[in-house]
Amino acid sequence: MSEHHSKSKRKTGLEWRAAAWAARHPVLSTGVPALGYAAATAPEITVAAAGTGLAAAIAWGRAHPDSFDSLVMPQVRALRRRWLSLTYTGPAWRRNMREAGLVREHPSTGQVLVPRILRLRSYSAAVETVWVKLLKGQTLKHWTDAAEVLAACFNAERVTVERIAPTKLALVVQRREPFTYTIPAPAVPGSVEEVDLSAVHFGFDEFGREWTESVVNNHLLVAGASGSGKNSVLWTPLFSLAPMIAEGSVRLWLCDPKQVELAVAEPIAHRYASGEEASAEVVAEFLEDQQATQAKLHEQGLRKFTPSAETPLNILLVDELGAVLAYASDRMRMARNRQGMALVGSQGRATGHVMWGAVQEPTKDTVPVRDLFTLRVCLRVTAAVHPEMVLGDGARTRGALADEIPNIPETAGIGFKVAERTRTPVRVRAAYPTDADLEGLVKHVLAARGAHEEQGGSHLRLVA
Ligand SMILES: Nc1ncnc2c1ncn2[C@@H]1O[C@H](COP(=O)(O)OP(=O)(O)OP(=O)(O)O)[C@@H](O)[C@H]1O
Repeated sequence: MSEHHSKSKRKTGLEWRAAAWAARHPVLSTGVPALGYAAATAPEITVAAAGTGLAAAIAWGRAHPDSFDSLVMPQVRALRRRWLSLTYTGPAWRRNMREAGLVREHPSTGQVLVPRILRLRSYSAAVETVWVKLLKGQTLKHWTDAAEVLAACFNAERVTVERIAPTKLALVVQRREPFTYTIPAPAVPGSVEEVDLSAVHFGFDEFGREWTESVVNNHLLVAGASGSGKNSVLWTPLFSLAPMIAEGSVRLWLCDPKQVELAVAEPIAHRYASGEEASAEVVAEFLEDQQATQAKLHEQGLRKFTPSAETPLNILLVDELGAVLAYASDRMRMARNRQGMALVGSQGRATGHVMWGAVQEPTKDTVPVRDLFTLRVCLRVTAAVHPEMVLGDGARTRGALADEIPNIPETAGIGFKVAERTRTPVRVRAAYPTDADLEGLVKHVLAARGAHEEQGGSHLRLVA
């Protein structure tokens, strides 16, 4: 009660609000008048200085397009969006906030309170990030619930909401498709020393950052409708691993129940299975290998393995999980596969046994071991429930609109993953290895393996 009485019903004066605004935007509030003053008192000098600045910017842009695009363009785009667009400039922002139901009335003065923009960055012409200060009493949920309306108000394709501090959040506003080009397969590293298992290249994210993942500590699940580009997510990391595949410190166990997709990699695989029956055998063998390694590590008193030719990193790559876990005719065999993969999923990482699998229909019936996959990617899917199934509860509400990716060849390899720390969906695109790239990879590994064996052989002969 007393608090209510002590508050005045009158609003803060306009001049004080203007002063507060000027303090929050020092560059604009001092820069614009200064420029006006300069232009009025010494127009020639101002024009000359502006001309020199512009010429310097053009020269920079032409001489070093890369640094210009990464350092200058985000600022220029952000300035344009913030002060010239119809989304974030004062009245437009207030109207958008009102339409999304994100304004509040001050309890005593009745003044309409509008959440403030703290910062805006535009990493590419397709995506911008807007930091916003929450109003008192607002939670992340108010904003995630409003995400769809916000996208409509901003005239954007998608808005993702991410909490960055207790009272601050970031809106990722995707205006159009950030990936308008195919990402080429990565180069094969020159030596084993250049391979970093904790940061293997998969492609790029919507902010133009490299998309890398650890392959030692993760079981990888890729979900996507037919033709969504699942294979590119499974193939791309193999390029970065090539020197270790050649050396034998990474071993591929390939299951190709559909008998088409993986055949090209057979020559470099440690085990290769074509068809359901053979796939089941490989799953069983993989589990045996895992258990043998467990026993060996136990004997040596080790709790954790480090990948080497003696204790390699083993990757069980299953081209269509549905075919080994759910759709096959032999129920006993499927039950064994399910049990085997559950044991790999729950215990494999400690011994260097990880599984990578692709699936079209990510339901629990198709992939009962779904939750054991620690790294999940959701490409274009056919149902709005799929993104949640793959990426976790609430992923779609937070912006993983994988079911809205258009079903056209140009979107293949595009999808979402969630950031580990914040669980926020990030749009990513996998690189696309062509058939020729894959043949090149296989040839490269075989040649390097040949060279290894020759060296190993001569070394043995020397020792003898
Ligand atoms: N990462 C990518 N970037 C660009 N284009 C891609 C990418 N991945 C695949 N494509 C294109 O999309 C087509 C379909 O891909 P693909 O058949 O591998 O999809 P999938 O989901 O792996 O297949 P499946 O139909 O076997 O489930 C490819 O022929 C290729 O032209």
